[in-house]
Amino acid sequence: MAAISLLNPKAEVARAAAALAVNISAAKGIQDVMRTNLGPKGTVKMLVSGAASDSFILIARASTAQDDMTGDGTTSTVLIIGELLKQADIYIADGLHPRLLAEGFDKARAKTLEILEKIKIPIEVNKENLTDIARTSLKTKVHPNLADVLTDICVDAVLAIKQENKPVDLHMVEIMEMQHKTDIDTQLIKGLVLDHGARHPDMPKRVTNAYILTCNVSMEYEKSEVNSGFFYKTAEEREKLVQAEREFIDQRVKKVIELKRKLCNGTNKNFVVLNQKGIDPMSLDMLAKEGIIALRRAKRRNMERLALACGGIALNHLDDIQESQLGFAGLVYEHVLGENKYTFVEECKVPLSVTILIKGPNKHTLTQIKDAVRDGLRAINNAIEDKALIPGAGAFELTAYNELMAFKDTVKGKSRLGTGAGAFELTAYNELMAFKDTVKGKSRLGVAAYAEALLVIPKVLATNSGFDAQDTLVKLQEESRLNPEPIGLDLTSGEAINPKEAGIFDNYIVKKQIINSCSVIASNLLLVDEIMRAGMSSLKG
Ligand SMILES: Nc1ncnc2c1ncn2[C@@H]1O[C@H](COP(=O)(O)OP(=O)(O)OP(=O)(O)O)[C@@H](O)[C@H]1O
Ligand SMILES: [Mg+2]
Repeated sequence: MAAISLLNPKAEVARAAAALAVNISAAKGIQDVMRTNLGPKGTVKMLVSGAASDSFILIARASTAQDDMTGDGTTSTVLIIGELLKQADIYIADGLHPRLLAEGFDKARAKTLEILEKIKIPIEVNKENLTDIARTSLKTKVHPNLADVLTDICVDAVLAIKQENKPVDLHMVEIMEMQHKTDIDTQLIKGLVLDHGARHPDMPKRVTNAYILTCNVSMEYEKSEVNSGFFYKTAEEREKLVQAEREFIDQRVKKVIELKRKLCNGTNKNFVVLNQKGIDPMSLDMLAKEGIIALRRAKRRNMERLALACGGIALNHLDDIQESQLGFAGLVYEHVLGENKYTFVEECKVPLSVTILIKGPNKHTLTQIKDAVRDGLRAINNAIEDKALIPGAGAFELTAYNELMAFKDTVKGKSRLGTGAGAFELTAYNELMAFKDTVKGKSRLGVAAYAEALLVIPKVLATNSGFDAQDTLVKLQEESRLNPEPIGLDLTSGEAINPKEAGIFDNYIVKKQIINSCSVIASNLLLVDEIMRAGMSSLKG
């Protein structure tokens, strides 16, 4: 009698084998949905939970956690969990207890992490290494020639903001969308793009060699004091007060103009004011007459980024302002798109804050590129933090299977089958592959198919690229036996390649997270021996 039914006789209970069957079929189902998503030739899918089964949610959550923690590897997570449960299904049908399988999974996990440490390639943080990892990640998200454009943009962006011995703050890479032209017009601005423009028709639209004054000082007429009656008795008094207010504001603007004249007049230098507070029409007029570009109501976040991009400091008052407090930009210009005005602040000397301006013909493209750019930036940052890369194209998975297979024979007792579930079939695989050649006719593929389920990553990469998984895997296995270096799959030719030479890499932290989460989730699903879903409450009156 299930414990729950003591509490709620109407609860539905699926026991033991039925519970396991529910979990395994859910894992298979989600794997089938996601398998065509893998690799540069994969499609794009979105996981929504909806009224899904608990195991589906558990797997989807593992995939989401993967994305939150590393920004990559979500599809591989789903595929490997599905594969682990598929293999488990076969052994449990033969009477093996799930507990032993789970123990084997855990041993395989620990061993695979050791293999990961061994296979990782330490790297210098330089443009070439970061380009490889960014390209590999981006090519799985967008079409190849856009991936190449985005790769350079992402690498240059991170290298621009990276400061010696400080972690990279990806927030200093602003991503702005502009629904305009085509996706390959996306560009990196080594500076800022503000989504508004100068508010006076006579202000210049484009200046070079510009001093940048960023401030948070009101240059507009504060009406509040004047309208409150207790300050003045007669119209003359009111007039005097208005004058005084105006004078006060004018003084502020004059300080800016004096500094501009001192620094720029007689030179090829210009002056730009970016104010977080307001600038009233009379102040704008005074600034326009001096050929100053002035923007008002700039976003607070942009004030910080302007200081990082152009140098200088954001000022809260204009008393004795001087050159050392100003930033500098080689080029400032206004760009009008439809009814939107943008101000570009470019050619900054040491831009510690940059902007990736995403262009595209429609909202969907813009969103897709934005997601891809975020993934690319994360992949680059992971590589910088890991100071290492993992050979990609399924090479890690192939190497792990070969090493796990050898490791399996050292594991005592039946739990080794569990070890094998990650790679036991590889022993079977190789033995069966040898055996297969002695079996004639179509049945030999049936034998190989049983074994090939092991190598889900290279296998799905092959199928997504239109190659026959069996033939491909046989080739890869042969190569990996003959070659000391990890061997991966060339998705164009279907042949074996050395991913290191091909520049196809994965992030170390991504693979590490996949190894840990897949074995835990698969074991949890295996060890579920009761699924209880509360029925209608019998307690209802
Ligand atoms: N050019 C390539 N040739 C061969 N394999 C590749 C290539 N580019 C990427 N891969 C492989 O594809 C796999 C990653 O594919 P993909 O990025 O679609 O899935 P994921 O990272 O698991 O999930 P997601 O990126 O959707 O979070 C990695 O194993 C990687 O080595
Ligand atoms: Mg990926």
